Amino acid sequence: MRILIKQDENEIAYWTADYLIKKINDFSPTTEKPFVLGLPTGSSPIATYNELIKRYKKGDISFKNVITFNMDEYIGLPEDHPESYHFFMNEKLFKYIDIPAENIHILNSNSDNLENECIEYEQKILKYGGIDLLLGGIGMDGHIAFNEPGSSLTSRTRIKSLCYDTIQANSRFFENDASQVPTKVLTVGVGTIMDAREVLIIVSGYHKARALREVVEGSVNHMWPASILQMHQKCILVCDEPATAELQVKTVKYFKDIERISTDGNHQ
Ligand SMILES: N[C@@H]1[C@@H](O)[C@H](O)[C@@H](COP(=O)(O)O)O[C@@H]1O
Repeated sequence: MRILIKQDENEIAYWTADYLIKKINDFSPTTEKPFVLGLPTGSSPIATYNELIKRYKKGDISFKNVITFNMDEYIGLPEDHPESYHFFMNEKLFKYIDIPAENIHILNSNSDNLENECIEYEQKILKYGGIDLLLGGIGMDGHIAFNEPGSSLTSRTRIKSLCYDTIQANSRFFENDASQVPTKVLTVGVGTIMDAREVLIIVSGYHKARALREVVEGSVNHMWPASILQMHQKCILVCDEPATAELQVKTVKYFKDIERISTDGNHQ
C-alpha cells in the first residue's frame, strides 16, 4: 500500500487527475483495447473530476476509448433524481467530456430484476477484461462503495442495506432529512473492487481520520471493509493532512519519508 499525504483537497485532486491522465495516456487505449476505469460518487472525487474536466478542455486527455463502471447506486430513486448516482455522474463529469454514452456503466437500480442486474454487471466487467484502475473513496465507517461494515470481504455486486451511520452521513444530500435517504442500494462487492488491477482511494478531511487509521494501522477486518486494501497488490491511498490526524506520528513520517526519498515518484 502506498500512502501519499497531500496538503489539502486541491492538492489531492491535482495529483489524482494527473496520475489518471498519465495512466490512460500511457495505456494508449483503442476501441479494441479500451482502458477500463472504475469510478465513485460522493464528495471525495468532485475536485478530481473538476481537474479532469479542466485537463480534458486543455486537450491533455480523451475519454473516447475509456470504459467506465460506477461502483454503486441507490435503489428507489429515478435516474433523473438529483441525488441518484446516474445524475451525479452526468452533472459532475460525463457531460463535460468526450466519453461515448455506450461506454458508461452504472448499475440500474430500477431494473425489474435486481439480482440479474448485479450478475450482468459483473459479467460486463469481465467482458472488458476487468477494471484497469478503480478510483474510490471511503466512508467514515470504513465502507467502500456501499460495502458497509460486516460486508463479506469476498462479496460481489449485490443488493445491500445501508447502515444507520451511512444514512445519517448521506442525509446531508437529502435536505438533512435521514428519512429521505434510500435504505437499500446496489453496489459492487469488496471482491469486485479487489479484482481491479489497481486501486486508488481518496481520503480527505478530519472526519475520515478514524477510518484511515483503521484501514492503514488496524487489522484486516470486515467491520472496516476498506482495511482489505492492505491485501491488494497495487493500492494507493491519496490523503490530505486532516485525514491523517489519527495516524501515529511514526506512520505519517514513514510514508512521507518514502515519498521524499523516492524522487522519481514511481515506486510502489
Ligand atoms: N457510496 C458512497 C461511496 O462510494 C463513497 O466513497 C463514500 C464516501 O463519501 P464521501 O466522499 O462523500 O465522503 O460514501 C458514499 O456513501
